[in-house]
Amino acid sequence: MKWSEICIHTTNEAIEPVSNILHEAGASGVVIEDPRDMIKEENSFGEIYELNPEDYPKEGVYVKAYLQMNSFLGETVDSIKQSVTNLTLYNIDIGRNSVSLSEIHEEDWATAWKKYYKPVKISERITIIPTWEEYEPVSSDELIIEMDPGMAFGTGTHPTTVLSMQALEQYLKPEDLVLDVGSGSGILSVASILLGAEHVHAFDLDEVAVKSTFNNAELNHVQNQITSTKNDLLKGVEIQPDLIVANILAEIIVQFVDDAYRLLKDDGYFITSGIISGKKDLVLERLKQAGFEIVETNMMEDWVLIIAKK
Ligand SMILES: C[S@@+](CC[C@H](N)C(=O)[O-])C[C@H]1O[C@@H](n2cnc3c(N)ncnc32)[C@H](O)[C@@H]1O
Repeated sequence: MKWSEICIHTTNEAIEPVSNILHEAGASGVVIEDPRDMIKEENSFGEIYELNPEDYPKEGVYVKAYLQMNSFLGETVDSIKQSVTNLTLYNIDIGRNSVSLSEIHEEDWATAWKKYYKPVKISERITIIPTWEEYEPVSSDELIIEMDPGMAFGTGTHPTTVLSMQALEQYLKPEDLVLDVGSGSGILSVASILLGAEHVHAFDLDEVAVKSTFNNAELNHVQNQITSTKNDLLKGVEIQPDLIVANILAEIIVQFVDDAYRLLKDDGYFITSGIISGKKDLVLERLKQAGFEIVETNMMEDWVLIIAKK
């Protein structure tokens, strides 16, 4: 999984609303580059260093964030641009409003994003903490997921992942057998086990994701309950689960709705996320056609999650 840096050239006045828009779009952290900060600074080792003037605009500020380069990126960037432009409706001066995207190289990545990935409470019970952070649980029934997503999708902050975890919290029953289709970092697999599932079979087409799911299962001491395998959707799978969760794009979900229906036990749930709002009806129709009953749909920003029952 590659990462992309989005840089928005805007005004001081717009820093906060633009940062909010980036957070809501799933960015784990936002960096502000304001030329007024360009004085000599002292780092934690007491060394004085000078910030590079080339990193700063002559007027206004750069607001930067990191976004995962996945199949959602185009839609995410379009929706960020639209939301920033809409700030003018509230009489906020957005200045030049130029938006640029650049790829982050793997070697710069580890240091760049570790600075901005912080513990985040995702749902009623689940909090995700990056593996390098110290964290004290706030309550005794809080479930902590330690994550080192590496280059795989799934820091837990993307709206589609948040919606999926909230649905798992609501619909997963103790001792369920779960299939996680498109497991990425394995975050939904780990969440399923912590929520009481007996075993999760995680599948992904990308080798990096298969490894990342395995590593994160180990990190959370649930490796005996998660099997991570390279597989194209549910092709060739013959396991009969109580619940299937899949956070992939609408166009991909519709390809394996029939397999999901055939494999699920009676009354089993199919939780599908990663559906951009314009494609909601496409997935709903396909699910109904396969025989599913639609139990609930939830939305966060432009993303939709559907819970269907066999
Ligand atoms: C949006 S990510 C979701 C990751 C994680 N489950 C989450 O919710 O954060 C979608 C994942 O689906 C995987 N994927 C895409 N097409 C696939 C396919 N045909 N079969 C299996 N996995 C696939 C991608 O490699 C990616 O890791």
